[in-house]
Amino acid sequence: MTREAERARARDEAAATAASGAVTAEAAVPAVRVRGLWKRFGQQTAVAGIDLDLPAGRFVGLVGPNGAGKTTTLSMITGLLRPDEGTVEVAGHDVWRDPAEVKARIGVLPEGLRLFERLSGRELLAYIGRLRGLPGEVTDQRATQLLDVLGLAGSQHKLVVDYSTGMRKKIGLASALLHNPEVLFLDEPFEGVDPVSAQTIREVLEGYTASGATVVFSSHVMELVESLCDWVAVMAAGSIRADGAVREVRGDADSLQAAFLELVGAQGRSTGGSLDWLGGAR
Ligand SMILES: Nc1ncnc2c1ncn2[C@@H]1O[C@H](COP(=O)(O)OP(=O)(O)OP(=O)(O)O)[C@@H](O)[C@H]1O
Repeated sequence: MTREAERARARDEAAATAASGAVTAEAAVPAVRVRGLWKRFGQQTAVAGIDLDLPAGRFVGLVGPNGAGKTTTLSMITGLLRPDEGTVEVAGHDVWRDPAEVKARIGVLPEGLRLFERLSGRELLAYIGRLRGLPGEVTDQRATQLLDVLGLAGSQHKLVVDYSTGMRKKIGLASALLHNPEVLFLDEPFEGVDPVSAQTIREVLEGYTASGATVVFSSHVMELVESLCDWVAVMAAGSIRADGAVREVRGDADSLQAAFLELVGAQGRSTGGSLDWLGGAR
């Protein structure tokens, strides 16, 4: 059975089970299950014993102020950074005991992505396809479609070293999507991307989650998270302050941004007049 057919069947089963009232769709195997996750760098606690369940088939936003621990958390969830303590499961597989199973099911666009600079965009995708064990013709066909949809067809023979920031993000996204992963993790996917490309990426990701896949992405842009995500986890100082459906986390607040400021304790923070020299008489 193809991955798409498996997803469709899983979605239908979850819907049927939910309809029968036995368990809710959320009770199915979560896309990500984190328990007691800790990471310290010397005296600095980056992630302070978090528990988190992210349901499958959702568009999930991980938000938090600078230094909240988002990148550290995503790195531990995707097997790029070993936790000090705790467990992570992706689609029911333990990331550290069963890394091959997990890596076959996930796509990752990490922060500060390192690419093979001396390959062209097209060659990079061909290489990733081989690493992922895809048949050559499947890689070719998917690469052509991804390059086209992401507006990189005209630059496919250019070396990656000559790509702009946004183009690098897009070829990184194409690399992460090539093997049609079950769960896609993106660290700040829209940073440095122009509005037209951002809209394209958005449409690609919306179509992908509509097929039953899960996207987990970190962002500082609350309007984006509110408009794109149906599930959100708010981090601050290494802890999860709230998580759940966006409307639940927003609660009675006017916007997710307002709820976020309340949750991270930044409501009403001002410069306290300490920058009164700025823009004043010279
Ligand atoms: N390799 C490292 N060595 C030392 N400290 C680190 C390291 N990586 C992260 N930290 C610290 O851990 C904390 C969490 O960092 P992290 O990058 O996970 O935050 P973030 O939420 O992704 O921030 P931002 O939104 O600014 O990218 C910060 O205080 C950071 O300085």
